[in-house]
Amino acid sequence: MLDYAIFAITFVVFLIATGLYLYPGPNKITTIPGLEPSDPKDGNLGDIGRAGSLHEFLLKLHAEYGDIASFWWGQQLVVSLGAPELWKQHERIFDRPPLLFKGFEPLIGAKSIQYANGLDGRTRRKLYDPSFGHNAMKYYYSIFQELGQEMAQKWESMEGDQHIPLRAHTIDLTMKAITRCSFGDTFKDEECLQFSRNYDICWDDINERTKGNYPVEGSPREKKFQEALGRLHTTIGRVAKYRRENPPPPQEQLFIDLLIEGDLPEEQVLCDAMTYMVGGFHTSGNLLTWALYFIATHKEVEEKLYQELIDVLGKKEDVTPDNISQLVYLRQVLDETLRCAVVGPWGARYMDLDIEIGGHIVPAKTPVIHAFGVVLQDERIWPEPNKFDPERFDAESSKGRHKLAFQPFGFAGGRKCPGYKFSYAETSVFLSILCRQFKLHLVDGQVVTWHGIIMITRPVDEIWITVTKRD
Ligand code: HEM
Repeated sequence: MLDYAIFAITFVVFLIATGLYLYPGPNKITTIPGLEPSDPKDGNLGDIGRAGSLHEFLLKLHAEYGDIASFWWGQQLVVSLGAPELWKQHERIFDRPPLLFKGFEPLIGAKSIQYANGLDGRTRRKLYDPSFGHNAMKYYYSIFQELGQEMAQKWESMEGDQHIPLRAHTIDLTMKAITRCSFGDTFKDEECLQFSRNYDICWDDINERTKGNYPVEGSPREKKFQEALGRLHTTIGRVAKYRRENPPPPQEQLFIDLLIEGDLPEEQVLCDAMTYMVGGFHTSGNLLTWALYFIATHKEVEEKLYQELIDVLGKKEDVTPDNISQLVYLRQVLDETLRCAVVGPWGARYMDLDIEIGGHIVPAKTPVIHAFGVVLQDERIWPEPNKFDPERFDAESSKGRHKLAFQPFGFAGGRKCPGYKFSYAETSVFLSILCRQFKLHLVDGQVVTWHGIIMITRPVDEIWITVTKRD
């Protein structure tokens, strides 16, 4: 009897030990090196807040744990891939893990394309993509030209000692560009300024939330956020209503008309209009800010760019879809700006199946980050990564570089940023106008720093410049 009891106890202990071995704690579900959760509920979210942004956190994570590394987003394991070789298996993956983008939901809404996966996401992309495709772009160049000239006139009136708030001006310019091209004249210029102010209120609040600082329900802060959001929605709603009631002829259809024509639920129209609006001006505005900042602070780049613009366009010719590809150095300046300033620092995907990446199993449904910013600053690919050097992108220097090493607009599953052609075209037109007419100077005494706030890297404080007119 005693023998039997000893056997039974030993057997039960063995079973428990085997169970523990096979099902280790929630933080042992992977062999991928990485951080243990700092907090049982929040995982490493506090560490991300302390690092300043997810991008800055990822830089440290990969420096410590290597090209594939893991951490905890609350109680969810997340894997980050910080080398282009590791992205290959995701080249055909479309679905995005909603969890990592949840922080934007109060701004862009739960029905935004940002959260649409599978057939729904693909159908929407098919419907919307033509408004940023090759044919639609041809029509936008004249709008960019007109807006760029307006800005040049404004700068001319401020020439000399007047300090120009660079970021405020570039954000205004890119906001006008996306609204005119996607929503038409119904979106008035004065509304752009209002929209920008309300947007800043919402964005700053969302930034606080990503650090774990949520507004108390009914508090003045929450009220301020909701009121600003309400004003953004009212503006978009008004434009959508007007276009619905006054449909343009088919050849003049814009993005907003495709949304309306798609017979989509009202809420989806509002969410996707907000998403494209936000995606369209904040990113390009910061790209333009950084490009002008780098040009102002690198005189040899400024002169080389000016020379190319004069050689290709002379003093008066416009940039068009036919001649833009001749502006090779201008493109190098933009690409090096995207690399150095890391305008869009990361993307993400997930899969329904386990997958092996870099010799490790990534469990099904695990959010996987594409750490674009980590790769764009990897000194194995880009020696002296903090140096602004557009020559890195000339044909000779680009030879042999991994094809995924430079992906500031994403690369996976046919879900690359829909606005990448738009961004290159508008910033090329604006730079071609401003850099042919002016020399730029950074106002002395400024320390310019950047912040990877949530998803978009922008200067912490305004950047002030002065301009002098060229002959
Ligand atoms: C410098 C400019 C820009 C950068 C760096 C940038 C970067 C990105 C990145 C990295 C993604 C994620 C792609 C992925 O998941 O693989 C994205 C998505 C997106 N971008 Fe951009 N973007 C820029 C400009 C624009 C513009 C001008 C628009 C508007 C036309 C836009 C609208 C969007 C939208 C709507 C999405 C989500 C698309 C979807 O869910 O399928 N972006 N962008």
